Amino acid sequence: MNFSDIVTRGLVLLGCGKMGSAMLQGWLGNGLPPTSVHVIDPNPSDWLRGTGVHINGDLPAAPAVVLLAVKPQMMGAALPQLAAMGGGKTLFVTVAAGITIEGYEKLLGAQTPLIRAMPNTPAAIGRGITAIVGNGAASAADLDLSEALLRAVGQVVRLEDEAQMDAVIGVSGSGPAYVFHLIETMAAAGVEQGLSEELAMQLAKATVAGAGALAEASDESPAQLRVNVTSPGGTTAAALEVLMEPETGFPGLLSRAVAANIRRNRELAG
Ligand SMILES: NC(=O)C1=CN([C@@H]2O[C@H](COP(=O)(O)OP(=O)(O)OC[C@H]3O[C@@H](n4cnc5c(N)ncnc54)[C@H](OP(=O)(O)O)[C@@H]3O)[C@@H](O)[C@H]2O)C=CC1
Ligand SMILES: O=C(O)[C@@H]1CCC=N1
Repeated sequence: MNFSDIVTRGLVLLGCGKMGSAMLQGWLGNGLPPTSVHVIDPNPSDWLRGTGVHINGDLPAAPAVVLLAVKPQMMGAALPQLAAMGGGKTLFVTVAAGITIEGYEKLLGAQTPLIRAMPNTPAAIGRGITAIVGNGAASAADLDLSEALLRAVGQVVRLEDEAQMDAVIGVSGSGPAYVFHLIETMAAAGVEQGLSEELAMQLAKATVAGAGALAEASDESPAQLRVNVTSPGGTTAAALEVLMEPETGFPGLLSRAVAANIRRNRELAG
């Protein structure tokens, strides 16, 4: 990863909570010197204090990158202090849900290069996936730099159109929460059928992790992998009859969940 511009001019990270610290950990692990990073956060964690980055100090006037990782509800209060860095010299990258490119441009100006990105929490172990899309002022080099920064925590995909971002948040941005809930509910169903909590949780976690790894590694589609588990007239078929019911099963459930996610995302956009 070529971080030379960031090493020379610095990177400002606004907000170092779950996503900010996952990304910071990835950058430092990929060789970005901590002295290049300037974090703004009201309550720095012990981990953050131990990294050697600058915390809540003076900022470079024109850093290479400003990365915005505060909650969308905090953006209006937190971003204006950095607005003077807008205008063209500094690339802004935001991971916040909801707020659109147009929303940022109102404050920073349309001439400010801006990348909207949506990572997810498996970034904390380098297994995230992030979708990115740039504004009109973002150059190919800006997209490349953003991709390099986010590749430090997993895969990166580029969107053709910002309008796709709502669905991305609904599927992969928030998706880990759906999968964690699947693990919780699979384990609870096991406990209901007589397993100990510990054993049920071990079975559920290993099953979801193993199935995910197989889906990623296999040449077969998830649909075929499902068929491979399902003996005709067997036990899996009986369970899938419940889970694949169009309205009450996974299809209707996930469709309604993703639609609710998108509605909330649009509310956050204001
Ligand atoms: N969590 C997720 O799965 C994902 C989150 N995102 C996006 O990432 C962003 C951050 O989310 P997440 O990391 O989960 O949230 P967190 O609450 O964990 O992190 C936000 C951080 O910003 C700090 N903060 C609050 N106010 C300010 C301020 N004025 N200036 C600087 N820092 C401030 C918070 O401090 P304190 O806690 O003390 O208030 C906290 O450390 C959100 O916009 C979210 O939409 C995107 C993809 C996935
Ligand atoms: O729940 C949220 O709003 C954020 C965005 C994607 C994941 N978490």
